[in-house]
Amino acid sequence: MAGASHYILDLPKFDSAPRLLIVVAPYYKMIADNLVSGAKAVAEDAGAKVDIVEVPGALEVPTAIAMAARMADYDGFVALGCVIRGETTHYDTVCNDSSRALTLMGLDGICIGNGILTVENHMQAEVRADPKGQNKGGGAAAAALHLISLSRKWARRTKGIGFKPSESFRIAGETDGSKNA
Ligand SMILES: Nc1c(NC[C@H](O)[C@H](O)[C@H](O)CO)[nH]c(=O)[nH]c1=O
Ligand SMILES: CC(=O)[C@@H](O)COP(=O)(O)O
Repeated sequence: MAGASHYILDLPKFDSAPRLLIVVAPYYKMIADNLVSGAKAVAEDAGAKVDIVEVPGALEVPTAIAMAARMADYDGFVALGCVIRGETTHYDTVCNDSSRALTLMGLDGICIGNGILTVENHMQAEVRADPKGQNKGGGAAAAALHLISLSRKWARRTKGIGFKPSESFRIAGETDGSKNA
């Protein structure tokens, strides 16, 4: 990947095309467009099918992913956006709450690559969003693809039982059939 200064894993190979949803917050449109370009290029290199939806800001990205994880049929998700520090502490809220929510969903087994930039100024964002630069969008797509590959690897070992979402992700009223449900 152009511009990378760290070790990058080779993209996983898939027997069947993974279905990826890119959720992008175009709060800074040019930055978001570059992140999406980088993510799409990596996804297509891996043979993934890609859908894209937009939300207003980074705080809405995890919510959209949580909804899609329960209501749609994607193998993984790419979170894209850009948060630039302003005058108040709102920057900390947007950064911390969006990243924490994505991490918690990841710990619940949802395959998510986080490409939400958290930067001090627009220049820092430009360098990181540039597909020919640090290509953080491509990196986020690659992360999601690696997690999908692991999920499929271990699902095969559990004879297709796959991942059972935790209680927090069970739709209201749905039971798992246990007596205590
Ligand atoms: N300041 C930035 C925001 N702020 C908006 C929030 O993400 C959210 O949409 C709003 O609080 C309504 O819930 N969003 C970004 O993506 N980037 C920013 O720099
Ligand atoms: C990251 C933000 O929420 C920030 O852009 C908002 O700017 P401000 O802190 O000046 O209100």
